[in-house]
Amino acid sequence: MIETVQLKKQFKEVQALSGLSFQANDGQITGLLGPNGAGKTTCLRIIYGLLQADAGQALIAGIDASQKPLAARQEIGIFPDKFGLYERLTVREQVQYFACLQGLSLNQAEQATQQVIDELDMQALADRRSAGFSQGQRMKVALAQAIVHRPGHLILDEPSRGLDVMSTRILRGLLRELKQQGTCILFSSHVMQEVAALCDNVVVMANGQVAAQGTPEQLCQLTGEAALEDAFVKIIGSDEGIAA
Ligand SMILES: Nc1ncnc2c1ncn2[C@@H]1O[C@H](COP(=O)(O)OP(=O)(O)OP(=O)(O)O)[C@@H](O)[C@H]1O
Repeated sequence: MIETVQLKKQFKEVQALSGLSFQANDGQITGLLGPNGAGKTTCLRIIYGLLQADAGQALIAGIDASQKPLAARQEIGIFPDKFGLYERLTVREQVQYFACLQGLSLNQAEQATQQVIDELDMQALADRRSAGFSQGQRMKVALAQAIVHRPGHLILDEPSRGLDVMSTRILRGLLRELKQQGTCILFSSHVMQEVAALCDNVVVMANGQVAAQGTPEQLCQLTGEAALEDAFVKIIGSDEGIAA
């Protein structure tokens, strides 16, 4: 489980987070939905230990990310928004390298890499260098390196930004599979369709705070709207910075 408790973060005069509290449960996909500048990336960066909060806590499986950043990070897989691959390495070498960085022995890393290659159906790519890979192929490598150490938690920042339809479909399929396996998945988005299609739990953010949290059905009930899109607009007070 990922939990934030009263997170606060200020950048000079900008209050990016002003007491953000929410939970993302295991075996569920939780979407952080909010307009541009709502504080989504700031929140995710605090969870994976890249930023220090001014106040409050980010807990990953109960581990405080600011107190034990290495232990917390071992529990997390990060799917970056840009797939920075080492193009001179083969897929196998790249994924294995990340497994070793996460503390697996060479032997364990080799086994875990083969397992994830099989799971993501990447056998034909495994011993090729990634230079020239298509977007979907690059996405799979990035996902393989994020999950090779079998983290219980997967964090994605705007995961389908820049992906074509095919890659988006593959990614969504994989996220649903990981969810079935019990992974806690947290992603940020300002795209309503994506959140509506994938999420069990939606945290609607505005101005660095939670404006509402619940299943898509609960958010509709809460606002008395039939369509999720209308519910979001009602909660946030405007549709500025949110994409349909
Ligand atoms: N390093 C920084 N220095 C100064 N201001 C920052 C910094 N990082 C974020 N901010 C500000 O904090 C606020 C929240 O930014 P954040 O990137 O977390 O929002 P977001 O919800 O991820 O937005 P988007 O959907 O546009 O990516 C914004 O006003 C942003 O300009």
